[in-house]
Amino acid sequence: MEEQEGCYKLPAVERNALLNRPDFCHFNGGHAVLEKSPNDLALLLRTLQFATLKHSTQRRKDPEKTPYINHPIGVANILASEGGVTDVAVLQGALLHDTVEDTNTTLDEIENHFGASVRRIVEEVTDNKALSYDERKRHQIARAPFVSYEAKLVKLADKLHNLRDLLRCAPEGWSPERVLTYFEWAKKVVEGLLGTNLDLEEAIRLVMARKGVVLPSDRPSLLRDDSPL
Ligand SMILES: Nc1nc2c(ncn2[C@@H]2O[C@H](COP(=O)(O)OP(=O)(O)O)[C@@H](OP(=O)(O)OP(=O)(O)O)[C@H]2O)c(=O)[nH]1
Repeated sequence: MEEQEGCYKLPAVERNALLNRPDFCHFNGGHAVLEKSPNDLALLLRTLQFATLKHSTQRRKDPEKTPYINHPIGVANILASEGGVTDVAVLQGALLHDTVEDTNTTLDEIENHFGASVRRIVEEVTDNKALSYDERKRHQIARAPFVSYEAKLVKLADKLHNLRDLLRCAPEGWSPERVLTYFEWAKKVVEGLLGTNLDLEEAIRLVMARKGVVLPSDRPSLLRDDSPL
């Protein structure tokens, strides 16, 4: 696919195929401009509305008490804008990722509204609130390497958004030591996610470096002294 003046000029064969899919593209000066299916966009907006209603009474912990929905929107935006993610189910998973953990939403409700794939992503990124704080934090580290690729993407973007938020403005009552403890814990979770999306991982690496936390460039367990370069 050759790129020209910000849009893609498709080979004739692909252009002809797309002519039968007017929902996916329109032609502008001979160039095919690819768009998401209107169905995908409607689905994303419906998901955003669902998440907004579910989080409507919640605020973030920052001193300004910003609306909670800013976080799921931020996570989805990171995936699309920085991670190059176009899988609608992953973007839906990002928008919904805290609904079951932090609101009265059930996984069955997610499945009824948005299907089994989105349910699975949300389930994989939901902490078990029945566990103690320390158990939950340990469980996230232990589980990270074993969740699906889609859930790993959401977890990477979730951590990136929270870490950036912490640099911007710590939650009320958080000491610098607590902020650093969160960075060090997040590093252990992210180590289990490495190799999923290099752009997101590099962005996390840069944010962590601001606090002197060094994220390795590959999973430490895969780096062995005797492994060839
Ligand atoms: N940085 C930041 N975090 C805030 C803010 N408001 C709410 N949070 C949420 O607080 C959580 C981190 O705080 P902790 O004390 O470590 O954890 P806890 O809320 O789960 O008990 C994150 O939950 P989470 O999304 O479930 O993620 P995770 O930390 O469990 O991965 C984050 O989204 C804020 O203003 N800034």
